[in-house]
Amino acid sequence: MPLKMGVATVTMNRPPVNSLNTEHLETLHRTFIRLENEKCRGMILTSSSPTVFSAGLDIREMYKPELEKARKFWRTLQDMWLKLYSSPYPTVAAINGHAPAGGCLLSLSCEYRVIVPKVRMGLNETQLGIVAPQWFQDCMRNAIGEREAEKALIAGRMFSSEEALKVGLVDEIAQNKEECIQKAEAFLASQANLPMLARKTVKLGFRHQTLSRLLTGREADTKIFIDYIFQPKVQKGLEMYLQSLSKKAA
Ligand SMILES: CCCCC/C=C\C/C=C\CC/C=C/CC(=O)SCCNC(=O)CCNC(=O)[C@H](O)C(C)(C)COP(=O)(O)OP(=O)(O)OC[C@H]1O[C@@H](n2cnc3c(N)ncnc32)[C@H](O)[C@@H]1OP(=O)(O)O
Repeated sequence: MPLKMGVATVTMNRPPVNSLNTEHLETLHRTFIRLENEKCRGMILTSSSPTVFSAGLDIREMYKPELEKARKFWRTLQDMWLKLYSSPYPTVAAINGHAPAGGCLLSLSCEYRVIVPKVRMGLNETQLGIVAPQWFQDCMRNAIGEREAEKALIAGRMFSSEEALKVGLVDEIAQNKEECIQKAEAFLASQANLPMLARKTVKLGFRHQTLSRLLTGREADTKIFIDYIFQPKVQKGLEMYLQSLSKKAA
């Protein structure tokens, strides 16, 4: 996590696809706490993979899990997201590869998004027979508005880079990762002279409702997740999806 002029670049590096397991989520959570403690001036979130930003939640954490491990997994995801979404420093996602589901959530939790061409992002959960939790949905709604979010979430739509720009899911398209980082740095530079306290107060004002909804219902949210994924038909769906992903690799 290099810090240049108080700006940190956090590069996810969990090959092959930066899927988010408990350990990876804990690392991200610790990183966001550290950045806050170190009074970081801005953060760029990106990936070391040339093709994938993040494949979202690690499906193996949800397939035939032990109950306590599944609970810990979900609580760690909530912790990580609460820290990122409420960060006092400005945040940018440099989306240098595909960003389905939880990968899309990570980018939606940042304040500004730059994407490279020819990749896809979106909350595709419906297509997998699972449901994007309320706070995932809220993040999408906050970015693109009620009507577009409803259509996208019902269909589990994956947007191309160009479609994402058109609907407002991202702010800019860059030609490659290098330009993506340059544009992310330019956004952070544009924020640098704003009074930090005023800036973060306005940001939290906009995000307060979405954050409170999860904060006041964390246990209920965890129970919904557990009850949902332990259903036999959901487990069957996850098994088939995992098989289809590995068949593709074979
Ligand atoms: C309002 C009321 C709400 C009620 C809510 C109720 C319940 C909530 C319950 C559940 C919600 C759970 C939320 C989940 C959100 C998620 O994030 S689910 C994850 C969704 N992710 C995906 O669908 C992405 C799947 N992956 C891909 O599409 C592709 O891998 C890729 C990212 C486009 C990359 O393609 P590429 O060709 O480069 O790689 P491969 O496909 O060959 O994959 C390589 C390797 O990695 C494995 N893998 C890929 N993705 C995942 C993953 N997400 N988890 C685990 N493993 C993954 C893949 O299997 C390959 O493995 P190998 O065969 O062993 O090499």
